[in-house]
Amino acid sequence: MAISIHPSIDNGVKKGATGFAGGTLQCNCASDKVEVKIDGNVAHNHACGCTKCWKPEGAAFSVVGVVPRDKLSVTANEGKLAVVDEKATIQRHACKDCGTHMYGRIENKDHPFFGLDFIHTELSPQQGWEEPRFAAFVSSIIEGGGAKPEQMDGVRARLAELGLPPYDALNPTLMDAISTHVAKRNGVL
Ligand SMILES: N[C@@H](CCC(=O)N[C@@H](CSCO)C(=O)NCC(=O)O)C(=O)O
Ligand SMILES: [Zn+2]
Ligand SMILES: [Zn+2]
Repeated sequence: MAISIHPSIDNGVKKGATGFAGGTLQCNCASDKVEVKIDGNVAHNHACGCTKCWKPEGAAFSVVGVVPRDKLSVTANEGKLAVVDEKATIQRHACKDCGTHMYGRIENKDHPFFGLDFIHTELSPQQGWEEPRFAAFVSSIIEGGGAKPEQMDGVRARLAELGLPPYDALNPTLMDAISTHVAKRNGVL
């Protein structure tokens, strides 16, 4: 059987709606759901194969994007949230009951992506979020047991077919943004 990339895109990537203004994210608990409000659309949405990003059961990739941290607020059951790994660059706030990652926050002010929170738009009942546009950390799915090395040609071909160019780190736009930040810090730009 072919590897599931992610249930929200296995049947094709549906384009987001122009002018989409945001919505809510809800955890997977049956009741007393954690709810997060996002004032605006997601950016840099992508499939991520890394071992740290939250993914639904059976999926090889997560789908994750960013929003400015001041556009995100927890609107219900915040007490159910806990940070998964305090040492990680991205502090992933997950529901203690269902395990769903509600948002990931970078607290290091020197990090190139400081000011951005990571979210999973599949947790939203609203339609129209900007669709994922590339795949990151593709080789990392081997680390998490999501694929055998010999399956990777097929995985990359499938991602390309879905319109998600596969990269083994982030895409060139984000890698250039990281290096630009470092160059400025180093005083060479
Ligand atoms: N091979 C590792 C890679 C993990 C990794 O570096 N993940 C990236 C991307 S997450 C969203 O795109 C990252 O920035 N991680 C920082 C963090 O997770 O705190 C693996 O698979 O574990
Ligand atoms: Zn929950
Ligand atoms: Zn990731």
